[in-house]
Amino acid sequence: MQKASLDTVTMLMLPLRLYLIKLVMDRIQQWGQPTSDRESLFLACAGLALLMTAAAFIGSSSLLKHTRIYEIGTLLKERLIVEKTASLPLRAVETPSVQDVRRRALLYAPDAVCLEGMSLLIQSMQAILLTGLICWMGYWPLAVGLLLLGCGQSWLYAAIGSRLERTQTKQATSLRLADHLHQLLIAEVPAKEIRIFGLHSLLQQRWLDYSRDAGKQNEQAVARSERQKLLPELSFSLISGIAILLIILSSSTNISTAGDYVVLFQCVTLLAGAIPSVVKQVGSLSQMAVHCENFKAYIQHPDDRTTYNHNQQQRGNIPEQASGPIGLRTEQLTFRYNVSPTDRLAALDDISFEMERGTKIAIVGENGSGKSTLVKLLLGLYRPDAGEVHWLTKEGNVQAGHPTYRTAAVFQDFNRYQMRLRDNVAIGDVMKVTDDAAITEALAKAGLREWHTSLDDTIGTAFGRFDLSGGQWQKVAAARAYMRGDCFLVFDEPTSALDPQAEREAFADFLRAAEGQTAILVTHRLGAAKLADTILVLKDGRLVEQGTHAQLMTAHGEYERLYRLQAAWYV
Ligand SMILES: Nc1ncnc2c1ncn2[C@@H]1O[C@H](COP(=O)(O)OP(=O)(O)OP(=O)(O)O)[C@@H](O)[C@H]1O
Repeated sequence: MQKASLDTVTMLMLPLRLYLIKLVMDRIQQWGQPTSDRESLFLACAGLALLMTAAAFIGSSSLLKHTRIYEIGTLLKERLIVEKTASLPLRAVETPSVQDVRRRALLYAPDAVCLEGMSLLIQSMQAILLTGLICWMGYWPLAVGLLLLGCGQSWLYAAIGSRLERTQTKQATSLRLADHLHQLLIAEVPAKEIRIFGLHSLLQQRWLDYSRDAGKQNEQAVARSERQKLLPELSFSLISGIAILLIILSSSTNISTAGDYVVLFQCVTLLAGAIPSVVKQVGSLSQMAVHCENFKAYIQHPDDRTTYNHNQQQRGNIPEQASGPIGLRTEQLTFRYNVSPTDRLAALDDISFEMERGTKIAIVGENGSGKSTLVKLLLGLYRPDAGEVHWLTKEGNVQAGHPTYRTAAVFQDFNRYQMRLRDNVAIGDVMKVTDDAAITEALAKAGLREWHTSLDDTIGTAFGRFDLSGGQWQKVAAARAYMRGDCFLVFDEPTSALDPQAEREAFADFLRAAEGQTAILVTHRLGAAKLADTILVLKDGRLVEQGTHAQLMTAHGEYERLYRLQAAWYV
């Protein structure tokens, strides 16, 4: 950054500097002669000193300006990436290849492009100015030759730069795996299991293998590009050396004084220095251009046009209305996950059911039967591959996820916000962040009737003074959902971290809090499921049974099998 500003100053002052150098040299040549002009010699020396001081001063003051450019550029880029991520469909956010593009998009540095571009412009102008001066002094074949050689080299560097960057892009998978393993090795949560199972060396070895694999490919690409640069660089140095030698040996009509000679010499050496620096900047700009392409690819990734963007509600684009509970209707719902570029896994197949407004559904089934996936479709977080999910409202049927209707959910992997306890709960209804009574009531509904802290204490050891247990965190997540008031409520395995007493209370709380609301409970506890109005039984992504507990028990199907298995376990 400092270099770019110094380059500007140097370039702008170059003609004056060369003129003063010529003056100094000419006056020194005339020293002792009757025509010698000591006064102008001293003035020229003082001028040169002043120029150097000014260059240093301007260079350091513009450092501040460039730091500002850096801050603005980085923040702007990151803000755009954050906003884009918020507008992407949830599936895209979860897709590794999209995550890779985002990772590489973050390498894009608009401030560096701006400064490097500025510097390139200045250096190129300086090279053109120097070429002009050398031509004017009668050495045009030399100047034009150096310039042409520089252009050829720039083209080569640009090609090498972008090829190198593309090679690095291809290592995305190895780098992703290496990053994941590195995170496992250093993060707080995995540390326990890694120690207990003695996994450190194994994971470290794998991390090193993936890193080395990516590093090796990178190293090979860098070595190849350096080899490709070697010959042009050597020939340029050789030709510059010959050019300087030619100047020393030859003479021109335009060179009459020692000053002219020194100026010519300076011009050639400066040009020989400026051209490689232009060439390198062209190379690094073409690498940056690939980062820019990644950034563009991420920003242009199709937005969430098919589902409602849940952020719109928060941004206030769509006025929120209290519209009472919703019902649900799904028609031949099918959903597949992309497990590889060619393979898709059918997680849900041909699911059809209807649920009246204000009722409670329990979704049960073995692990991997598709419960969480179905919930995401019902909430409008995923769009089905085939079929439809409708919300049945007082105002008519709308597509799932419509932002006018409030939803609240407690997922298995709920968030732990390192904020005040008050904020953690009030996220459910930000308008009530100062309403202590409402927050305390939501916490009580979730089973947190006593806690040893103030609502204003930050929780999470990273920023606060204390942390909560897993079960307490889960209760805070439930309180957040209760804080939301009248809404479509979804609990996806909300009691996994609770003790049996707390679990019973949590189910009772859930039923009480969901009174009059439409609510879905995903659970493996069939004892809790039997309290729901309807139970949906999933098996291998298909809805195999639905009905009340009594109906399903008499049907002697999958539900009865699961129920008896659990009952036998508890006897
Ligand atoms: N992000 C994903 N990418 C690819 N496949 C997935 C993804 N999430 C889930 N699956 C697959 O989809 C199927 C259904 O998963 P889902 O999480 O919906 O099951 P579940 O019934 O909620 O399971 P559990 O009871 O264990 O929570 C599983 O076979 C799972 O492997």
